[in-house]
Amino acid sequence: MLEVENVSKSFKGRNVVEGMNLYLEKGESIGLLGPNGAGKSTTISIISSLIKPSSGDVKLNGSSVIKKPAAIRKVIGIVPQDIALYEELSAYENLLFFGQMYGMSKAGLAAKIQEVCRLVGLEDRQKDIVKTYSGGMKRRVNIAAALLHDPEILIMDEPTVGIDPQSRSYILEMIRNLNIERGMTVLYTSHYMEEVERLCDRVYIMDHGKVISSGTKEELKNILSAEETIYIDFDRVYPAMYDELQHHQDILRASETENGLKLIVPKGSRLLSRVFQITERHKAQVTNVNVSVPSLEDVFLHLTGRKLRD
Ligand SMILES: Nc1ncnc2c1ncn2[C@@H]1O[C@H](COP(=O)(O)OP(=O)(O)OP(=O)(O)O)[C@@H](O)[C@H]1O
Repeated sequence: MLEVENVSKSFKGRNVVEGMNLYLEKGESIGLLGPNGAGKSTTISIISSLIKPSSGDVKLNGSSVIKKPAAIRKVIGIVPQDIALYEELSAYENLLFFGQMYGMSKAGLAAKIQEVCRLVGLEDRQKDIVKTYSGGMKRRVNIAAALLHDPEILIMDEPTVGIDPQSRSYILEMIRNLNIERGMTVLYTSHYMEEVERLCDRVYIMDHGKVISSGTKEELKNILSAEETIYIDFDRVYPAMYDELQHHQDILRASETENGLKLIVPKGSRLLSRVFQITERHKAQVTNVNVSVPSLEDVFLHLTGRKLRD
């Protein structure tokens, strides 16, 4: 349906997106995962034909979006990173304004506004002035605006940044329903690995303007299939023991967590009993142990040597 072909973009001679390749099939939900400044917003702006790439092309059903931007604008709904609403107007009035901007007639719009307000759970508050809304509710109005013209593809730029956990959960559930129940194609960008893990079928991991890895969640995690993670918590910090474990020859990587240590070890290495021998020798009290399979966060750490939110 949508293909990004070898797209690069530079601002004042600095490459912010480099050799980007991406595809999106109808009905899929894909995630663009990367830290701040990775180039996610720039990629979305290029796909949406808001900015032109320095080189490369974007194709919608085989024809160039760069040459004919009108085609893509009809089929996408964009939820921008920044909330863009008239604070003194109600959600209903804002949506009326945006709908008319899309060229929709006032008559047809009233019913459509009811429908999108229902979808985002704002039907009860739609006549209240936006400045009385929480951050999460404002986001939901933004999402409603993007849905007004029945887009085939919903493109979202970090739509949960800066909102409370409850609204965040609501929004994620809503996007999942749009994708699974209504078959809407979704392109979702985030630097929250757990959101992408929850919502997306396939993931593109971006860093410094480049896709450093891509695939289904399972394929990405298979990069680390030879490893497993041991989370081990203690009643307090034991510096000498932490040091010993961090330098243990059979432990691949070790880092401190809030209550203890995270140890990456070769899968099936049966290191746990040896780890316990060390904790006993240091008379450390273990309060919790958890052995888990890798997450996308671990994949990012493995590929870049950094945490997503460093
Ligand atoms: N119009 C512009 N002029 C100059 N530099 C820009 C412009 N837009 C983006 N950049 C730079 O391009 C890089 C990538 O920015 P982009 O917003 O695409 O990243 P991002 O992954 O979406 O991160 P964030 O979550 O912080 O928005 C950043 O270093 C940014 O400063």
